Formats: sequence, structure tokens, C-alpha cells
Amino acid sequence: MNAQPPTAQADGLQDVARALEAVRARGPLVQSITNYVSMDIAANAVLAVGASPAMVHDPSEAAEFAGIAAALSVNIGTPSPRWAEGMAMAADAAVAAGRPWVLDPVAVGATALRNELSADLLARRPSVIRANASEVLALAALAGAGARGGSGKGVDAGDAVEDAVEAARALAAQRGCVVACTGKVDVVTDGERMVRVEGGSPLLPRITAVGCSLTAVTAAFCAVEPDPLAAAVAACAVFAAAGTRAGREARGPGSMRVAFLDELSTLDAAGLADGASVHVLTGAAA
Ligand SMILES: Nc1ncnc2c1ncn2[C@@H]1O[C@H](COP(=O)(O)OP(=O)(O)OP(=O)(O)O)[C@@H](O)[C@H]1O
Ligand SMILES: Cc1ncsc1CCO
Ligand SMILES: [Mg+2]
Repeated sequence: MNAQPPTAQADGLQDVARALEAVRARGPLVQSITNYVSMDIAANAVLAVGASPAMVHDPSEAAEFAGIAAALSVNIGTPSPRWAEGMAMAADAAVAAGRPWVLDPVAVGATALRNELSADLLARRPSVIRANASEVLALAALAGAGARGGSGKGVDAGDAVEDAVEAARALAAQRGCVVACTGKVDVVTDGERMVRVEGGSPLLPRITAVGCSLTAVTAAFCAVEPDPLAAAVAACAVFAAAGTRAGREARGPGSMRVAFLDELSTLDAAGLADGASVHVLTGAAA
């Protein structure tokens, strides 16, 4: 392990600002297979950062669409056997086309269907896994990456990110992917490098599907940034900054949801520096 002191925050945030500019300049087409709860906010978050969302899940078209999308996001939040078929076909088509895809294993650990589906999708080589701490612990245990399992309450986390950092690192190393473990702080790792992103607001987990939206936005960043660790850090930092800034004005979850989408759409380098910080814990960021 290549231990280094935390780098200057500004360096990491400059990379984030460049990645955000690239998303806005290129407007990548992002396919999302996501749960019924999240469809609206996830599509709006992808639009707000400057990409084009398309919610395409049915097995009759999911693989065909993955061939034209720049990146794919797969969220298992409201699963069924038919949706699972579409997820597997789309993931395989994305990999065959050399496109990145991001997995969100919602409430893995809660039911046999979610465990089987998550294990199946994990074998299809996601570029990034974006999950809360309880989901990271559960998925790592399922994958035999040495964790104790999670204490989630359905789709909500019951564990702190700090307690899932080693599971995230082990899972990423075992699978050769990036794990973005989110919560009060976010930790992003590829098994060697580890980056912590700070910011956000306690109002964020009081709005449903903000994590699902972050998963879809992570796919948008993966479409323009070839390093999936840098892409996941950028998505987390953009959410952290927009969350911090929206949280200052919001009166509760309702106005927060609106303010958060507005902040996402207007965020610039100054807003990033105002609302988020990026700390490289181990390994080179670039
Ligand atoms: N207490 C908090 N303070 C600041 N930011 C937070 C807090 N909790 C979550 N966040 C932020 O909210 C976003 C969603 O992360 P979270 O871990 O809550 O996802 P999740 O549990 O998968 O959510 P969902 O399943 O409802 O979509 C991330 O950007 C994360 O940093
Ligand atoms: C509330 C809820 N139930 C299934 S998915 C979802 C969205 C947050 O994960
Ligand atoms: Mg979630």
C-alpha cells in the first residue's frame, strides 16, 4: 500500500470540475435500469449534470439499447425475475461493447432474490459498485471478501461508512472494480487507492432515491472519464457540493429535493470548492 498524506483539496476538486465540464460538453447517453421509486429523481439528476438519461429495462430491448448508450446504470431496488433478465442482458451487452456499467445493490442482504441477483450481477464485471455502508458489508460477505454482513434497515443503511471501509477495499480488490461507499462521508476505492469525499447534508438521506440518483450520475461520469475511480469520486463530490449548498436554504426534504436539483444544474468550480472536499487517503489520485 502506497501511504501518502492527504493531498491539497484543490487538486482533487480541479479534476472533479474538469470531469463535470466534460459531462456537460459531451452530454453522454446514460441507460438506467432502476427502481420505480427512483425513476423520476434519477433521470432529473442525470439531466441536471448535463447528460441524457434513458430508463430502458425490458429484456426485449435492454441489451440492444446498451449497445448505443455511453454507459449503463443497474439498480436492483424493486426487482422481479423479468427485470433481472433485462439487467443481466444489458450488463453483458455493455461489457461486450466496451462500455462502463455501475451496480447499485439496493438492500442486498435483505432477501434471497436480492442476494442471488447481486451475486449474478457482480459476476458480470461492473466498473463501479455504488452502495451505502450496509450494502457494501452485505455484498462483501456474499462475495467472500471477508466482511461480517450488514445491518441495513431495508433500503436504508444501518452501518457507518467507517465500519465498511475495509469491506469496500477487499471487495474492490477481489473483483477488480471500484467501490463507492456512501453516507455521511463517502469513501471510494479500487482496492489500492482510497479517496474520501466530504460534504452533503443530513437532509439528503431524508429524500428517497438520492443514492439511486448518484448511481446513475456515476454512470454519466464513467462515460467521459476513463478512470472509474476518478469518475466515482467526481460524482460523489458533485453530490456533496450540491447537497451542502442546497441544505443551507432548504426548509425540509421537499424544498431540499428541488434545491438539490437546482444546485446540481448550476454547480461550477467555485461551488465545488464551497461545498465539497476530496482527500486522497492512499495511492495516487491520477
Ligand atoms: N448524513 C449525511 N450527511 C451528508 N450527506 C449524506 C448523509 N447521508 C447520505 N449522504 C449523501 O447522500 C447521497 C446518497 O447516499 P446514501 O448512502 O444515503 O445512499 P442510499 O442509502 O443508497 O440511498 P437511496 O437508497 O435512498 O437512494 C450521497 O451523496 C451521500 O454522500
Ligand atoms: C424506498 C425504496 N424501496 C425500494 S427501492 C427504494 C428507493 C431507495 O433505495
Ligand atoms: Mg440505495
